[in-house]
Amino acid sequence: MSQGQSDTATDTNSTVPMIAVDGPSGSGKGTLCKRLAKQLGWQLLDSGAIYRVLALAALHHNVELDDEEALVALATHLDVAFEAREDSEVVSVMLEGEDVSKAIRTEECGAAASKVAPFPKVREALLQRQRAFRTAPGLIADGRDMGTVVFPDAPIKVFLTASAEERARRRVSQLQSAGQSANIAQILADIQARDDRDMNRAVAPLKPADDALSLDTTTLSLDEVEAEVLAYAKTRLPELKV
Ligand SMILES: Nc1ncnc2c1ncn2[C@@H]1O[C@H](COP(=O)(O)OP(=O)(O)O)[C@@H](O)[C@H]1O
Ligand SMILES: Nc1ccn([C@H]2C[C@H](O)[C@@H](COP(=O)(O)OP(=O)(O)O)O2)c(=O)n1
Repeated sequence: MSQGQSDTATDTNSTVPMIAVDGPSGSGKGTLCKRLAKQLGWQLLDSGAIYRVLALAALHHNVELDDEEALVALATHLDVAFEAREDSEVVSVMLEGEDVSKAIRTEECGAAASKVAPFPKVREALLQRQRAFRTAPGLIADGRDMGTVVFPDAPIKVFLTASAEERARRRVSQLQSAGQSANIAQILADIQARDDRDMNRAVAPLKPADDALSLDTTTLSLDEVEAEVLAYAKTRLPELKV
Protein backbone atom coordinates (compact mmCIF):
# COMPACT_ATOMS: atom_id res chain seq x y z
CA MET A 1 0.00 0.00 0.00
CA SER A 2 1.36 3.45 -0.79
CA GLN A 3 1.43 6.21 1.81
CA GLY A 4 -1.66 8.35 2.10
CA GLN A 5 -4.10 5.57 1.30
CA SER A 6 -6.52 4.54 3.97
CA ASP A 7 -5.84 1.35 5.86
CA THR A 8 -7.57 -1.11 8.14
CA ALA A 9 -7.46 -0.52 11.89
CA THR A 10 -4.55 -2.84 12.59
CA ASP A 11 -0.94 -2.89 11.54
CA THR A 12 0.60 -5.62 9.44
CA ASN A 13 3.45 -6.85 11.67
CA SER A 14 1.28 -7.74 14.63
CA THR A 15 3.41 -10.72 15.66
CA VAL A 16 6.39 -8.48 16.47
CA PRO A 17 6.42 -7.62 20.21
CA MET A 18 6.15 -3.97 21.10
CA ILE A 19 5.42 -1.42 23.80
CA ALA A 20 3.28 1.61 22.91
CA VAL A 21 3.96 4.64 25.12
CA ASP A 22 1.66 7.67 24.94
CA GLY A 23 1.19 10.79 27.03
CA PRO A 24 1.40 14.58 27.09
CA SER A 25 4.50 16.72 26.65
CA GLY A 26 6.99 16.34 29.49
CA SER A 27 5.43 13.21 30.98
CA GLY A 28 8.72 11.37 30.33
CA LYS A 29 7.87 9.32 27.23
CA GLY A 30 11.03 10.10 25.24
CA THR A 31 13.39 9.36 28.12
CA LEU A 32 11.57 6.16 29.09
CA CYS A 33 11.39 4.94 25.48
CA LYS A 34 15.12 5.48 24.87
CA ARG A 35 15.90 3.51 28.03
CA LEU A 36 13.52 0.68 27.12
CA ALA A 37 14.83 0.43 23.54
CA LYS A 38 18.40 0.22 24.84
CA GLN A 39 17.53 -2.28 27.57
CA LEU A 40 15.59 -4.60 25.25
CA GLY A 41 17.65 -4.00 22.07
CA TRP A 42 14.46 -3.04 20.19
CA GLN A 43 13.74 -0.43 17.49
CA LEU A 44 12.59 3.01 18.60
CA LEU A 45 9.89 5.07 16.90
CA ASP A 46 9.80 8.73 17.94
CA SER A 47 6.53 9.61 16.19
CA GLY A 48 6.57 13.16 17.58
CA ALA A 49 9.82 13.76 15.67
CA ILE A 50 7.99 12.96 12.42
CA TYR A 51 5.28 15.55 13.20
CA ARG A 52 7.99 18.03 14.21
CA VAL A 53 9.90 17.42 10.94
CA LEU A 54 6.69 17.92 8.97
CA ALA A 55 6.12 21.25 10.75
CA LEU A 56 9.70 22.30 10.01
CA ALA A 57 9.33 21.29 6.35
CA ALA A 58 6.17 23.43 6.18
CA LEU A 59 8.11 26.43 7.52
CA HIS A 60 10.98 25.80 5.05
CA HIS A 61 8.60 25.51 2.09
CA ASN A 62 6.38 28.44 3.12
CA VAL A 63 3.37 26.18 3.65
CA GLU A 64 0.80 27.62 6.07
CA LEU A 65 0.23 25.41 9.14
CA ASP A 66 -3.52 25.32 8.41
CA ASP A 67 -3.28 24.46 4.68
CA GLU A 68 -4.37 20.81 4.89
CA GLU A 69 -3.95 19.91 1.19
CA ALA A 70 -0.44 21.36 0.98
CA LEU A 71 0.49 19.65 4.27
CA VAL A 72 -0.77 16.30 2.95
CA ALA A 73 1.43 16.69 -0.14
CA LEU A 74 4.42 17.50 2.09
CA ALA A 75 3.65 14.58 4.44
CA THR A 76 3.29 12.11 1.57
CA HIS A 77 6.69 12.97 0.12
CA LEU A 78 8.44 13.88 3.40
CA ASP A 79 12.15 13.11 3.01
CA VAL A 80 12.84 12.25 6.66
CA ALA A 81 15.44 9.76 7.92
CA PHE A 82 16.66 8.67 11.34
CA GLU A 83 20.40 8.01 11.15
CA ALA A 84 22.25 6.24 13.94
CA ARG A 85 25.78 7.59 14.42
CA GLU A 86 28.44 4.92 14.58
CA ASP A 87 30.40 6.56 17.41
CA SER A 88 27.50 7.25 19.81
CA GLU A 89 23.95 6.34 20.80
CA VAL A 90 22.64 9.58 19.32
CA VAL A 91 20.25 9.31 16.40
CA SER A 92 20.31 12.21 13.94
CA VAL A 93 17.01 13.35 12.45
CA MET A 94 17.52 14.28 8.80
CA LEU A 95 15.17 16.39 6.65
CA GLU A 96 16.03 16.50 2.95
CA GLY A 97 19.60 15.48 3.81
CA GLU A 98 20.05 18.19 6.45
CA ASP A 99 20.58 17.37 10.14
CA VAL A 100 17.60 19.00 11.90
CA SER A 101 17.97 17.17 15.25
CA LYS A 102 18.38 20.45 17.17
CA ALA A 103 16.03 22.59 15.08
CA ILE A 104 13.04 20.31 15.71
CA ARG A 105 13.46 20.35 19.51
CA THR A 106 12.46 23.98 20.13
CA GLU A 107 9.16 24.73 21.92
CA GLU A 108 8.09 26.65 18.77
CA CYS A 109 8.54 23.55 16.62
CA GLY A 110 6.63 21.44 19.18
CA ALA A 111 3.74 23.92 19.03
CA ALA A 112 3.85 23.95 15.20
CA ALA A 113 3.83 20.12 15.19
CA SER A 114 0.72 20.16 17.35
CA LYS A 115 -0.93 22.53 14.82
CA VAL A 116 -0.30 20.34 11.75
CA ALA A 117 -1.26 17.16 13.65
CA PRO A 118 -5.09 17.56 13.88
CA PHE A 119 -5.69 17.15 10.12
CA PRO A 120 -7.02 13.62 9.46
CA LYS A 121 -5.45 13.34 5.98
CA VAL A 122 -2.08 14.46 7.32
CA ARG A 123 -2.20 11.74 9.99
CA GLU A 124 -3.25 9.15 7.42
CA ALA A 125 -0.36 10.12 5.13
CA LEU A 126 2.06 9.37 8.01
CA LEU A 127 0.45 6.12 9.16
CA GLN A 128 2.30 3.51 7.08
CA ARG A 129 5.62 5.28 7.64
CA GLN A 130 5.14 4.75 11.39
CA ARG A 131 3.88 1.16 11.14
CA ALA A 132 6.94 0.23 9.07
CA PHE A 133 9.05 0.63 12.24
CA ARG A 134 7.51 -2.52 13.71
CA THR A 135 10.22 -5.01 12.81
CA ALA A 136 12.02 -7.76 14.75
CA PRO A 137 13.16 -8.10 17.44
CA GLY A 138 10.63 -5.54 18.75
CA LEU A 139 9.54 -1.92 18.87
CA ILE A 140 9.18 0.82 21.46
CA ALA A 141 6.81 3.47 20.06
CA ASP A 142 6.56 6.97 21.58
CA GLY A 143 3.70 9.37 20.81
CA ARG A 144 0.11 10.42 21.36
CA ASP A 145 -1.86 7.73 19.49
CA MET A 146 0.50 4.74 19.44
CA GLY A 147 -1.81 2.53 21.51
CA THR A 148 -5.12 3.85 20.15
CA VAL A 149 -4.62 4.26 16.38
CA VAL A 150 -1.20 3.37 14.98
CA PHE A 151 -0.68 0.09 16.85
CA PRO A 152 -4.08 -0.79 18.37
CA ASP A 153 -3.01 -4.42 18.77
CA ALA A 154 0.21 -3.63 20.68
CA PRO A 155 0.46 -6.23 23.47
CA ILE A 156 1.76 -3.67 25.98
CA LYS A 157 0.42 -0.12 26.22
CA VAL A 158 1.47 2.53 28.70
CA PHE A 159 0.02 6.00 29.24
CA LEU A 160 2.26 8.39 31.17
CA THR A 161 0.90 11.50 32.87
CA ALA A 162 2.22 14.10 35.31
CA SER A 163 0.83 17.40 36.57
CA ALA A 164 1.25 20.29 34.14
CA GLU A 165 3.33 22.17 36.76
CA GLU A 166 5.76 19.25 37.14
CA ARG A 167 6.03 18.85 33.37
CA ALA A 168 6.79 22.57 33.01
CA ARG A 169 9.49 22.31 35.73
CA ARG A 170 11.06 19.35 33.90
CA ARG A 171 11.04 21.23 30.59
CA VAL A 172 12.65 24.30 32.17
CA SER A 173 15.50 22.21 33.68
CA GLN A 174 15.93 20.42 30.34
CA LEU A 175 16.22 23.74 28.47
CA GLN A 176 18.55 25.19 31.12
CA SER A 177 20.87 22.16 30.95
CA ALA A 178 21.03 22.73 27.20
CA GLY A 179 22.21 26.30 27.91
CA GLN A 180 18.91 27.94 26.94
CA SER A 181 16.95 30.39 29.06
CA ALA A 182 13.39 29.44 29.99
CA ASN A 183 10.48 31.19 31.65
CA ILE A 184 8.41 28.80 33.78
CA ALA A 185 5.14 30.74 33.36
CA GLN A 186 5.55 30.82 29.57
CA ILE A 187 6.49 27.12 29.38
CA LEU A 188 3.48 26.19 31.54
CA ALA A 189 1.17 28.21 29.27
CA ASP A 190 2.71 26.53 26.17
CA ILE A 191 2.24 23.07 27.73
CA GLN A 192 -1.39 23.78 28.60
CA ALA A 193 -2.13 25.11 25.09
CA ARG A 194 -0.53 22.02 23.53
CA ASP A 195 -2.41 19.64 25.90
CA ASP A 196 -5.64 21.36 24.92
CA ARG A 197 -4.96 21.02 21.16
CA ASP A 198 -3.71 17.41 21.42
CA MET A 199 -6.55 16.20 23.68
CA ASN A 200 -9.43 17.96 21.99
CA ARG A 201 -8.81 17.27 18.31
CA ALA A 202 -11.41 15.13 16.53
CA VAL A 203 -8.99 12.53 15.13
CA ALA A 204 -6.56 10.46 17.21
CA PRO A 205 -6.83 12.68 20.30
CA LEU A 206 -4.39 12.18 23.14
CA LYS A 207 -6.07 9.70 25.48
CA PRO A 208 -5.21 6.37 27.07
CA ALA A 209 -6.18 3.22 25.18
CA ASP A 210 -8.81 1.20 27.09
CA ASP A 211 -6.20 -1.49 27.75
CA ALA A 212 -3.30 0.81 28.72
CA LEU A 213 -1.49 0.95 32.05
CA SER A 214 -1.84 4.58 33.24
CA LEU A 215 1.08 5.81 35.29
CA ASP A 216 1.24 9.21 37.01
CA THR A 217 4.95 10.08 37.08
CA THR A 218 4.62 13.37 39.02
CA THR A 219 6.40 12.03 42.10
CA LEU A 220 8.28 9.11 40.51
CA SER A 221 11.95 9.12 39.53
CA LEU A 222 12.99 7.99 36.04
CA ASP A 223 14.33 4.74 37.54
CA GLU A 224 11.00 4.08 39.29
CA VAL A 225 9.04 4.69 36.08
CA GLU A 226 11.29 2.35 34.10
CA ALA A 227 11.11 -0.37 36.77
CA GLU A 228 7.34 -0.15 36.98
CA VAL A 229 6.87 -0.33 33.21
CA LEU A 230 9.29 -3.26 32.85
CA ALA A 231 7.53 -5.14 35.66
CA TYR A 232 4.18 -4.56 33.94
CA ALA A 233 5.64 -5.58 30.55
CA LYS A 234 6.80 -8.89 32.06
CA THR A 235 3.29 -9.66 33.25
CA ARG A 236 2.04 -9.21 29.66
CA LEU A 237 5.00 -10.91 27.92
CA PRO A 238 6.57 -13.39 30.38
CA GLU A 239 9.22 -14.36 27.80
CA LEU A 240 10.66 -10.83 27.89
CA LYS A 241 14.39 -10.91 28.72
CA VAL A 242 15.01 -8.10 31.21
N1 LIG B 1 10.00 10.86 36.26
C1 LIG B 1 10.82 11.85 36.01
N2 LIG B 1 11.49 12.46 36.99
C2 LIG B 1 12.33 13.49 36.75
N3 LIG B 1 12.58 14.00 35.54
C3 LIG B 1 11.95 13.44 34.50
C4 LIG B 1 11.04 12.35 34.67
N4 LIG B 1 10.56 12.01 33.45
C5 LIG B 1 11.15 12.84 32.58
N5 LIG B 1 11.99 13.69 33.19
C6 LIG B 1 12.79 14.76 32.56
O1 LIG B 1 11.86 15.67 31.99
C7 LIG B 1 12.31 16.12 30.71
C8 LIG B 1 11.25 15.81 29.67
O2 LIG B 1 11.13 14.41 29.52
P1 LIG B 1 10.86 13.73 28.12
O3 LIG B 1 11.20 12.29 28.25
O4 LIG B 1 11.51 14.50 27.02
O5 LIG B 1 9.26 13.91 28.00
P2 LIG B 1 8.28 13.73 26.78
O6 LIG B 1 8.97 12.90 25.72
O7 LIG B 1 7.07 13.04 27.35
O8 LIG B 1 7.96 15.11 26.30
C9 LIG B 1 13.65 15.42 30.45
O9 LIG B 1 14.70 16.30 30.79
C10 LIG B 1 13.62 14.22 31.38
O10 LIG B 1 14.91 13.84 31.81
N1 LIG C 1 1.85 10.33 17.65
C1 LIG C 1 1.90 11.67 17.71
C2 LIG C 1 3.09 12.32 18.14
C3 LIG C 1 3.10 13.69 18.18
N2 LIG C 1 2.00 14.39 17.77
C4 LIG C 1 2.00 15.87 17.72
C5 LIG C 1 1.35 16.50 18.94
C6 LIG C 1 2.53 16.93 19.78
O1 LIG C 1 2.19 18.07 20.59
C7 LIG C 1 3.61 17.24 18.76
C8 LIG C 1 5.05 17.03 19.23
O2 LIG C 1 5.15 15.73 19.80
P1 LIG C 1 6.41 15.27 20.69
O3 LIG C 1 6.12 13.90 21.17
O4 LIG C 1 7.68 15.47 19.93
O5 LIG C 1 6.36 16.32 21.86
P2 LIG C 1 6.91 16.21 23.35
O6 LIG C 1 8.31 15.65 23.27
O7 LIG C 1 6.00 15.30 24.11
O8 LIG C 1 6.87 17.62 23.84
O9 LIG C 1 3.34 16.36 17.66
C9 LIG C 1 0.85 13.73 17.40
O10 LIG C 1 -0.16 14.37 17.08
N3 LIG C 1 0.83 12.37 17.35
